[in-house]
Amino acid sequence: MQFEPLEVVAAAVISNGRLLLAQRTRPAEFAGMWELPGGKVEAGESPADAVRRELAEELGVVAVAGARIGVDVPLPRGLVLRAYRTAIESGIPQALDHSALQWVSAEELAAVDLVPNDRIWLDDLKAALAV
Ligand SMILES: Nc1nc2c([nH]c(=O)n2[C@H]2C[C@H](O)[C@@H](COP(=O)(O)OP(=O)(O)OP(=O)(O)O)O2)c(=O)[nH]1
Repeated sequence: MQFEPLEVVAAAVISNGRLLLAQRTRPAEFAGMWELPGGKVEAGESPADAVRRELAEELGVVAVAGARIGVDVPLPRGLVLRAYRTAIESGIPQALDHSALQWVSAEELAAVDLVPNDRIWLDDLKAALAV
C-alpha cells in the first residue's frame, strides 16, 4: 500500500529575536512568497524526524524540533500543517531548496509576503519573537 502523508511540518526557528523565513520557488501561485522551512512527514517518521530531515535537506543544518506553535491548519487531500519551535544545533542555514532566506523581527514579520496558511500563525509567531 502506498504511504499517504498526513502531516506537513513547518519549523519556526528563532534566534536573536528573529524568525527564519524561506522563499518558495514553486508552485507558481506561491513562488516568491515566504514560508517556514519544512515539508511532508514521510513513512516511518515522527514529525520531529521530518523536521530534522527537511532542515538538513533544505538548509543544510542539524535541527531539533520542540513544542508546537499555533493551530493545526487543514490542507487539501486530508493533510494538516503544523508548526514546531525548532533549534539549530549546528550549521548555518543556506537556501538549498528555496530562492532565498531571511531573518525577520516581529515588526518586520507583519510586512512580509507570507504564504496564506502561515499568516494564520502571525500572532503566535510574533508572541514567540517577543520573549
Ligand atoms: N514547507 C512548508 N510547506 C507549507 C507551509 N505553509 C503551507 O501552506 N505549506 C504547504 C505547501 C505544500 O502544499 C505543503 C508542503 O509542501 P513542500 O513542497 O514544502 O513539501 P515537500 O518538500 O515534502 O514536498 P514534495 O514537493 O517533496 O512533495 O504544505 C510552510 O510554512 N512550510
